[in-house]
Amino acid sequence: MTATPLPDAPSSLPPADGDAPARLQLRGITKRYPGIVANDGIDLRVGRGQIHAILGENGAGKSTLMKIIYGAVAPDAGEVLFDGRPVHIRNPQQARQLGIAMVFQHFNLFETLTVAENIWLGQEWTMSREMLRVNLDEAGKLFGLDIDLERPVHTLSVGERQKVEILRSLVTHPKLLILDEPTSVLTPQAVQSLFAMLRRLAQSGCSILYISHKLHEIRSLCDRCTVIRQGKVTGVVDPREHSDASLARLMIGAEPPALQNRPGTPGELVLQVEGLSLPCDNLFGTALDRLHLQVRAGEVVGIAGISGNGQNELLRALSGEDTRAAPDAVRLFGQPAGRSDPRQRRRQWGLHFVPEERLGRATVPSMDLAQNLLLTRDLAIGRLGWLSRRRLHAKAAEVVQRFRVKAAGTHSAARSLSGGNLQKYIVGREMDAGPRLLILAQPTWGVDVGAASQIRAQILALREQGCAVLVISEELDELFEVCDRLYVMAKGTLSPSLQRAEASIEKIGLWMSGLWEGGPQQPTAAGQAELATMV
Ligand SMILES: Nc1ncnc2c1ncn2[C@@H]1O[C@H](COP(=O)(O)OP(=O)(O)OP(=O)(O)O)[C@@H](O)[C@H]1O
Repeated sequence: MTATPLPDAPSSLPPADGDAPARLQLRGITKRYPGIVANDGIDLRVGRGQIHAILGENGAGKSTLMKIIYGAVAPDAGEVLFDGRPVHIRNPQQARQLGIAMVFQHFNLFETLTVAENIWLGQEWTMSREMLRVNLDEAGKLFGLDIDLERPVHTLSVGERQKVEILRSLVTHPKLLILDEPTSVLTPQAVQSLFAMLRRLAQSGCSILYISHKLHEIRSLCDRCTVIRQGKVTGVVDPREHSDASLARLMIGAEPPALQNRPGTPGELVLQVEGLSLPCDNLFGTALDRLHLQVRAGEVVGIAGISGNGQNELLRALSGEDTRAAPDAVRLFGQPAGRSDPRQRRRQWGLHFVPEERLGRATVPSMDLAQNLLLTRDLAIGRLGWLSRRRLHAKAAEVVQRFRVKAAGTHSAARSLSGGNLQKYIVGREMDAGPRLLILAQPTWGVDVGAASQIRAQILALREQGCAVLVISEELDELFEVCDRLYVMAKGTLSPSLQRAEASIEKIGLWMSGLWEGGPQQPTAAGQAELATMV
């Protein structure tokens, strides 16, 4: 369908399931936080077996609405009906008793416990651990969510943790499953098996509320879509009948600007990784095996690959969180840096870093936005060690404004920000520091289409200013959009580098399985043909 201007008022699509009582109906849901109306009189109807998308820009109020349905947040006003009956869902336990399960955007897992123990702790009923294990094995296999139940959670990649969260809700056989951006860190193949599983689940009568910023996913999976902007419903549409442009207009009031990526001229060698090998420092990590990597000034280099193939270990060695590397294995501006800590790398060579975990690693959740600046910036600390709060808040306010972060103020705790807004703040904090080398892991994870295009434009602007940028991402489209060169990571090794013009989705897809010449996996003729049809 061509993009036509859409009215601001909600459209009135008839319910897909006729007069049958809806699985879930919301009337006039309102929730206020200091300085912000997160939900402003929201109406929503989800039919039985319907896969219903909730779409909206960062901070639009989607997660708040889902938390209200799940009983984790109490609304200030409004009514909730479940299977036609009015209900007051006071807490998540009550929601689960009704048959509502939720997979949150931020993981709720105990780091030191195993996968099985984490899932066990989330269950209400008295089921033996052995039974739970059998159920989990079955659910994991049925839905393609294979994962070792004995692994401690702290050893899992973000993608693997997300699988645990999904598995945990599936074993409860829910009537309504809420998924808040479940595919942000899943591979394309894992997304396809998740969708197949969700379709099967919907056919069995389970309704699904699906939050995502990925418009093509919503179009391929969902039969209804409610769009929210600034806490209000702006439309209820059939997403299959809408273009990206028309959905983006409903969501952010405009289409995101197209990126201008002109090839640059790379300058001096900024980061050089030479034969970096590191053994695992935990039982389930990935050992790094003779990595070679170069990033020059004025160049954006990407690392594609399925998370859990050594990206985390490489990032830790590059950022200085892991200083076990030989000094010469990581060189910054030609100098040995393998044993330097993050502070040294930041001060001496201008290395800034955006990790993929927003809460806990990139920010301290309970600290406010201004205080969180101090984690990587010492601009507000005077010569005698005094801290200027005024300067700190002024700088935080500048980042908030420049990167259009939606927050009540610089005194807001990091954890009170919506996921996408916190990501914009973290990326903004590091970009604003004037880095000479910026390393970003999953830079647009959970970020809406408008903000994602803003972050990518800022990456290109940094490159124009001569900054060397390394982007680690599972989103191939993103890498193709911003990178000059690409590597692929598989099984702790790195592929040779490819100019963007030489890279195709098919080739990168094969390389993601380690299938490059001399890579960790050598293709058989039959295997290569099969893989080629998968990508
Ligand atoms: N506990 C809280 N305290 C204060 N403000 C909050 C709290 N939770 C949410 N908010 C605010 O309410 C607004 C809506 O947040 P919400 O997380 O619902 O947005 P969202 O649409 O899910 O965004 P995203 O796509 O970025 O996840 C935001 O401005 C957020 O800062």
